[in-house]
Amino acid sequence: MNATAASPPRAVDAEAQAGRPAARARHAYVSVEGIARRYGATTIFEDVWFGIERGEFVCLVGHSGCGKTTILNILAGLEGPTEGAVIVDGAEITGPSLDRAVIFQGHALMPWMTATGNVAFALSCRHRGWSRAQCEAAAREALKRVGLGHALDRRPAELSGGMKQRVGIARALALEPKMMLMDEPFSALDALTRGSLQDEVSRLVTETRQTAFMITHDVDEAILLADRILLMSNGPGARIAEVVVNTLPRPRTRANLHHMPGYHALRDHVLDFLISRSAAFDAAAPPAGWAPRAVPEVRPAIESPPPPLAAE
Ligand SMILES: Nc1ncnc2c1ncn2[C@@H]1O[C@H](COP(=O)(O)OP(=O)(O)OP(=O)(O)O)[C@@H](O)[C@H]1O
Repeated sequence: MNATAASPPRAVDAEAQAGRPAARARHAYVSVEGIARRYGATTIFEDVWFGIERGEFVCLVGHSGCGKTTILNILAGLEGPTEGAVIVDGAEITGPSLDRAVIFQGHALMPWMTATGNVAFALSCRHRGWSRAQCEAAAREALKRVGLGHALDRRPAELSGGMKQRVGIARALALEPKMMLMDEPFSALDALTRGSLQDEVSRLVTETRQTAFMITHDVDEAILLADRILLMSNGPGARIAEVVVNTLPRPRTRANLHHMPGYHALRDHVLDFLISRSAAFDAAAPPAGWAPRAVPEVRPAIESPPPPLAAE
C-alpha cells in the first residue's frame, strides 16, 4: 500500500477487520508494517516490520545505501512506502505532521530569525491559539534546557554548528511531538561538540522519555542513546536482520559507558554485524529463527559469557 499525502488516515482496526494477520509491531505505539521501497526493478529494502513503544529510543544502524534515510522519511511522512504502512498512535501516516519532529544533519534554521524566533515560530504553528508572548516564553525555556540561555537572541550566523544543532533539538523537544526523528544529527559536528551534545541528548532522553527514532553510523552513539538497536542488512533487498536490546542502565554518559559491564560485548556484537553478518545476511536463506515479522532480539550485554577469572 502506498501512503500518499492524499490518502485518508486509516484506523488500525480496519486493517484487522480486513483479515490481515496481526504482527507483533501492531501493538506498539509506532508500528511499521511490511514497508518496502522499490525504484523500478530495484528493491532497496522490503518486508520491514518493527515497532517502537511509547517512550522508547530506537536506533537504526546499517551500511550506506541500505535505505535508512528512506525509512526515516517514511516515518516522517515526507515520502510514502512502495508497499506497507506505518501506524502511529492508531492512525496511518499519510503526510508530514508536527506530531513527528525531524532533526536533520543540517539544522534547517531560518537565518533571519533569532534562536528564540526559530523555536517560537514552530510553536506558533503547533499551537495556533498561543499568543506570541506565550510562544516566545516556551521557546526560551526550551533553549535554556539545551544550554542556550546565553544565546537566545542570536541569529544562526552568530551561532556555532553545535549551537545551531542545539536550537534544532530545542525546537523539536518544544513541540512535544509524538515521536522525534533524527537522521545522523551529530555527524556534521566536530568530535568535542558531538560528544557533549550526545551526552545532553542522553540526559534529555532519560528525563523526558521522548519516543525517538535515530539513524547513526556511530556504534557508541547508538549504545549511549538507544533502548534497542535495529541492525539492517546490506542492500539491495535490505531487511531488519536483528534487534539488539540495550540492557545497559541509564543514566549513561560517554564517560561511564565503557566501564559498564556488558558494554564491550554489546559493542563487539554490533561491530561484528556491520563487518561481516550484514553482508552475509540472505532473506531467502535466513539464519535460524529469523522471520520478517519476528526478527530475533538479542541481549549481548547480558548474554555474553563472563570474562575469564584473573590468574591467582
Ligand atoms: N530516486 C531514486 N532512484 C533510484 N534510487 C534511489 C533514488 N533515491 C534513492 N535511491 C537509492 O536508494 C538507496 C537508499 O538510500 P538511503 O539514502 O535511504 O540510504 P541510507 O542507508 O540512508 O544511506 P546513507 O547511510 O549513505 O545515508 C540508495 O542506494 C540510493 O541510491
